This record gives sequence, structure tokens and C-alpha cells, in this order.
Amino acid sequence: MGFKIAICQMMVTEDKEKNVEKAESMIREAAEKGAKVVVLPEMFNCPYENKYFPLYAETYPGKTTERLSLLTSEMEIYLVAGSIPEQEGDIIYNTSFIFGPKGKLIGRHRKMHLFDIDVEGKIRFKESDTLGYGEDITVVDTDFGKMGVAICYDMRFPELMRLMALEGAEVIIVPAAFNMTTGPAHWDITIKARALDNQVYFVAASPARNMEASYHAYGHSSIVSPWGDVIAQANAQETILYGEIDLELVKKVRRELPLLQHRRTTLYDVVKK
Ligand SMILES: O=C(O)CCC(=O)C(=O)O
Repeated sequence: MGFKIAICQMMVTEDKEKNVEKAESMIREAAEKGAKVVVLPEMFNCPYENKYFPLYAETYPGKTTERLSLLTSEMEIYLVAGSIPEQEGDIIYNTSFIFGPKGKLIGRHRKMHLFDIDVEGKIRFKESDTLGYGEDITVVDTDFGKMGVAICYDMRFPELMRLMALEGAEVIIVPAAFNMTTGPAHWDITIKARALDNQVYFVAASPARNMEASYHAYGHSSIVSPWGDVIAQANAQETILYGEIDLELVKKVRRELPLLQHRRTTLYDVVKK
């Protein structure tokens, strides 16, 4: 079994309404071209900057999620709706809402690992100044099997990705927004490593690079196979990236090179608490 997946590598601006409209038009186009699963990037309705998160935050259900849920049911697709700042009580989360083909919410991932880094002379970012920590691992059930969803910095944690694979994920989808320092250095290799570690399709969605924003996203949205082949990769511009996901290939690679079975779990293990 297989399906077409699409990543909407959209340009995110300071205009929230325009961002949501852009997301809607790209989702519509991707669905019309046959994509059954459509993915948006991290913080697709809000510039990636701490000062904006509280200003753009919405509770669930809210305007952005309502609109996307309606569109998802109209187009009869699965939508991994990138992420948006989600307000619950006093806390704002970096949250990915996942909708099924009837527009129903089938999953919600709140970013578990917050991006607090200080690379001297290059980039300093402290998400935990404004955002709260998600506590749950997210694996959703779809007509195309189980899919794991995580957000950006989460993909650097092999234990989380492994737990998703152990929960049955054959595809891992990560809305993300790497930058011009860590992107060129780590983006491709991390995506390939996580695809190979777990023998999954790894789908990483970035926004397009906006040189007018304070944070310059790396772009390069990518779809990598369980064998480590790059099925599709964007450059930095706005585009819709398509790829065919062949779930038989996941089974074949896992049968031929049974990594997950060869783990020495009597000696070590990765466990969910
Ligand atoms: O891990 C990285 O280098 C980038 C992470 C990031 O930008 C994020 O988590 O939003």
C-alpha cells in the first residue's frame, strides 16, 4: 500500500490571516494533485520569534484549527497542520494539530524538547522563555498505518523517534524550521539518520526562507525513505514538495535488515515512562 504525501513549504509572514490563507491554498492544490497526507511547517501562522508567540496564540478549538479542520474534511485528506502557538490556561505550547479526512482531530503533538541554544556568534534562541513543554509522544492511526509526529528540535532525540517506531510508526512526520547555522550543518544528516535508525519514511517540513524575518529558515523540506534515499527535497523557496510513500518498502527493509529485532534488549532498552 502506498500514498502520495505533500509538504507545503510556505512563506510565513507577519500577517496571520495571509499565512492561514496561504496554507489553505497550498493544501487545496496538494489535495487536487492527489496528495492524501499534507504537511505544513512549524509555526506556519506566526513568525518564528518568541515575541510573537503570545500575540498569535490561539486556544483549541480556535480560528486557525477550525478553518483547517473544515478544509481537511472538504478535501478528504489527512493534515499534519504544522504547528501554531496554542494557549491553554497560562501556558503556550508549540503544537501540531493532526486532522483526519472527516475533519476530526486525530492527534495533537505539543513540542516536547524546547529549542534553547546558544551557538556563539551565530544563533541564540530560548523557546522556554515563552513556551511550555509537551509531555506526550504522538503516534496517530490512519488508513495508511501508524505515523509519528514530532516538532523540529524533537527530531534530534533518537530515543523519542525510536519509541515512535516501537509503537508501530512506519512514517515519521516533523514540522520544523531549522536555521542558517544548524540547517546546513545538521538538517540532512539528522533526517537520514533518523530514517535509517528506525527504518521509516522521514518527512520534514520547513517554511520557505523569508529574508525579511528575523529568523531565516533553512528550507530544504525533505522526504527520505527507510533505505536512506532522498525521495524529494526542496530548496529555500516557496513550493509544494511531493513524494510517494511505499509502505511495502518499510516492510521489505525491516525484513532484509532486521535492525529493530536485533536490539539487545536484555542489555539495554529505551522505555517510555
Ligand atoms: O535543532 C535545530 O537545530 C533547530 C531547531 C529549531 O529551530 C526548532 O526546534 O524550532
